[in-house]
Amino acid sequence: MNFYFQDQQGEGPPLYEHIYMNEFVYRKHVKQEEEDIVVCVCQFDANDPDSACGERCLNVLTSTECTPGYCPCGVYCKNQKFQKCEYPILRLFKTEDRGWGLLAAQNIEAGQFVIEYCGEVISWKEAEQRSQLYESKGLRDAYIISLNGNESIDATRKGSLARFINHSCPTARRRKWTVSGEIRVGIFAKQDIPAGTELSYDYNFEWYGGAKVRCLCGAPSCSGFLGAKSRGFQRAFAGAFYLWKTTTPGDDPVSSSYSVDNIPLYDSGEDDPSLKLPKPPAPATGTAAEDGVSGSLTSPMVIEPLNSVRIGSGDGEAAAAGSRRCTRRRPTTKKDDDEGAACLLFALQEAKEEAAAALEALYDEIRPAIEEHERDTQDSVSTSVAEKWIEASCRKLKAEFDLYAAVVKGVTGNPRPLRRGRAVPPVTEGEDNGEIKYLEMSSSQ
Ligand SMILES: C[S@@+](CC[C@H](N)C(=O)[O-])C[C@H]1O[C@@H](n2cnc3c(N)ncnc32)[C@H](O)[C@@H]1O
Repeated sequence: MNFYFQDQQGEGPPLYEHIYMNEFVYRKHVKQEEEDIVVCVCQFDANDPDSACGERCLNVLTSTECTPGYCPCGVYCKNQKFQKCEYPILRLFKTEDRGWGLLAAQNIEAGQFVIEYCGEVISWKEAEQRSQLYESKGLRDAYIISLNGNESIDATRKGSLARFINHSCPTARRRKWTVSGEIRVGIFAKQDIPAGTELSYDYNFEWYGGAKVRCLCGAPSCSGFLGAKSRGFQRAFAGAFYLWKTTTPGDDPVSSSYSVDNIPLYDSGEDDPSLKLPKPPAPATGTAAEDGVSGSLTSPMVIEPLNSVRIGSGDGEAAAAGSRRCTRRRPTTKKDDDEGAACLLFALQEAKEEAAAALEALYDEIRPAIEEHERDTQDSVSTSVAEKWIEASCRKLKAEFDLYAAVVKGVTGNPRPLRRGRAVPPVTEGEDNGEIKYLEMSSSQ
């Protein structure tokens, strides 16, 4: 479907094809095997609106959408927002100086899914070639974003309304979700967004549109250029080497009156102060590290045994795990224990997101070397960076492992272990039916 919008002067944004999900250009969409479909253990309860795949759903906790036909909540499942395009009403409008933008046409709640950033899924190499082509054709606006370690989404020719979201102090942020085996990029509200507010997010972390676009967001803390806080931009201007081939020969962007020295490096953790890495473990009991939650990235990492993940009970473990959502002090009842378990799950989920963000940030450092060698490997980085990379990868794996182990343990209040592809009925005590058993984890340590 092609869309053409008109402003009052009868002008519209360049014609593009409107699509509702990503299109795969150089490869096919993965075909998910039945055994790879992760099925949650939620049960729809008409009296509890959150029961059908709300915040406690293990798929939601792992940023994975439920698969229609497999979710035990059937039509009540609330965790298929990408697949069902459950977007609030949004309106395209013409800004004064930044081309077109996107408005919230209704109130949007903090954390709400706003829209998917759809486009053509292409390789990095293709993304680089295309961005050079677009630049050479004089295309003013850039629509390529990163999808994963090897691929990008190009919404220049085909995309959703998300392609019109401008860069500014963010009202929204990008998050990656797994849907039917593929990663998809969603825009989520960072805070409550009143109707009539322009949507924006911070482009700085990943910027593919050239280093010379002067930012017109008007924020007092504005960094001057789009992408100016990215490491690539700073390196390019410091003269070390280019991250993106953004400047044309003869151009001297540094002669601009803008000083790049003063730009703080962008840290995705800045988006949400509550998502800072937990402090390094204190020697006292019940610290974040003892609970299996990652500590400081710069401290040596200790991979702890699974039984160090304490589940379900124990004073203050949730608070010690750094959860911002739970402040319970002394669990005494089963309900309290369930709450404690939920707190721990949230904390583990946060630790997993932290670790993923840290790894992504590190990848940003490594990317120039990879691109220079036109290879999707990390062979060409220095040993120290490689070590950091391994450490961050291990930390991410460990955080994922801890979270999934906690889920398998059954801390969601429905202690049925999961098998790939289906939920397993509860195992009766003493019964050995050859099925998967709960992992043995010490709950007191
Ligand atoms: C993803 S598009 C956003 C939609 C775009 N305004 C349009 O009309 O299609 C990104 C482009 O919008 C413009 N843009 C976005 N945010 C901006 C900002 N804060 N200051 C200046 N230009 C901006 C730049 O041209 C950038 O390449």
